[in-house]
Amino acid sequence: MEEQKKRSIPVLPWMRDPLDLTLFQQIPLHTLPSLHPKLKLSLENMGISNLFPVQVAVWQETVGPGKFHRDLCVNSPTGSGKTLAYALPIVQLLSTRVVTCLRALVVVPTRDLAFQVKRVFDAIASPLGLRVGLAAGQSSVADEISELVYSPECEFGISYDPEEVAFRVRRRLRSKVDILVATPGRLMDHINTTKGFTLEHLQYLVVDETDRLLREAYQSWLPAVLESVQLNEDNTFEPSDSFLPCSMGVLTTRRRCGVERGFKDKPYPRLAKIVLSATITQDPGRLVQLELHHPLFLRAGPMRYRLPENLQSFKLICERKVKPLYLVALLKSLEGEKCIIFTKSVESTHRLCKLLNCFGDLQIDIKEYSGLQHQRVRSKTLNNFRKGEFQVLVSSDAMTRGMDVEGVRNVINYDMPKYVKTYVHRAGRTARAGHTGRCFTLMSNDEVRQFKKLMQKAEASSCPEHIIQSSLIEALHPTYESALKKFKEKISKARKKAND
Ligand SMILES: Nc1ncnc2c1ncn2[C@@H]1O[C@H](COP(=O)(O)OP(=O)(O)OP(=O)(O)O)[C@@H](O)[C@H]1O
Repeated sequence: MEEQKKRSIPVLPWMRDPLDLTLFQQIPLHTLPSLHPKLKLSLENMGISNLFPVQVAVWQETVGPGKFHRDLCVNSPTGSGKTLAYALPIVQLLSTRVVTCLRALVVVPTRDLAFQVKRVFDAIASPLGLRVGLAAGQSSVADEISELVYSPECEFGISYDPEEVAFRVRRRLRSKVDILVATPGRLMDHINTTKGFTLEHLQYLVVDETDRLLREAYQSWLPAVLESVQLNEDNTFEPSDSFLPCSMGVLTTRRRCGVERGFKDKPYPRLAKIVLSATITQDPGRLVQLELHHPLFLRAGPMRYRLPENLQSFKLICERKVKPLYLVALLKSLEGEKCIIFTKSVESTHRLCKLLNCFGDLQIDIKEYSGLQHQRVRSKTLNNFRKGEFQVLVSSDAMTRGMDVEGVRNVINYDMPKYVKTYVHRAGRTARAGHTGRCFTLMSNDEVRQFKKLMQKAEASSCPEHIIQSSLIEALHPTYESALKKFKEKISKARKKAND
């Protein structure tokens, strides 16, 4: 019956025949055919000497023999290196451009993730003279605009020569960046209101964390992007072109050709796309919005959800009312290792962080990261966590998608995730790039069955119980009681202050 139900879920035909990423091996940089020497050097400066399997596969389908004839849909585990998998080919393919225009757009769901992706592009694109922009609301709209498009005020002196004015108007529309990393909200602001911001030269579109971005439509950013690009699809791109401007200074963008499979039709210009996630949606209704061209599905193994190879998962069973006590005992046993604790909501994150900070003798610096905070505070906290200024971050699910913090050895699910996708993204903050990591999930006895089911979906064959010595729990009881008292006092003081 269950099997029948599974089979009846409609899947798009191209998803039934994926290219298996587990068949690809890591390869040393020097064996990668046609890798630009400056790109190789940048990667070496980043401490990278091999390409990960997903990076090899995407390279082959874009720069390599596949020549980007098909759009790519990549489903690869957290921490497997998806960012460089798309950044490398895009930078290599744009390395021959002569004039700066906005040719590649990368859309990500959150601002902190946008910063992170931009840093990766900066490291590899700048040595090739490519400029990377950020549209994620990191600064005022005016400052952001001045970073993205040439300002007419700077370029316009008084001129009465109509030809010169026309030339300047065209120049005015030029972008300052070749590659833009954007969140949907700010992207829409620029599409709708920024003079001179245009997607007419766009050749590559990347949608990172695709399932999240498709689920939350964000003012219909996707149709808006596709529409702005389609308006100008009047030329075709051949890989040998070197993006020369025509003599009058008007830029014509030559896009890649698309031909419908099985039809001897005229080729048509298209925007080449890469969409990615560790938990890609299979919902045809959602995927169809991406208007993928003859898509190639790249997936790591047969299962829809896959956890990092070097991740160990544990369950920690305890009664609900003593969960904080078990958490403190666990933190103590981790001896100051870098750790992220996930809760079910922004309110729980705030409360838990406050409570943990009432444990006077814990001697672990603990900070909060949640959607309740101002973005500036959040980004600062994240930076300090990256620098190792404190060891434990309590977070809501704002942190789950894509964030890469070096040295996180443990993830703790203080509240058990409801969905396997959430487990995959939370747990995936550790055991990244081949490193080892552990994920502990606290649960009560009545949640054990539900957790088992969830783990089966993630192909996790074993999830042993993590036992905390009862003597440790008993020893912590008095501290817990006084922490609780302190916490309640703090809360009532805060309430009183708010009512005054
Ligand atoms: N070839 C490589 N060699 C060594 N480290 C690498 C390589 N490629 C990427 N990394 C590192 O691996 C880590 C994870 O990469 P990345 O953030 O791109 O993963 P991801 O697959 O996008 O994960 P998520 O699904 O969580 O977003 C980063 O710290 C990155 O610097």
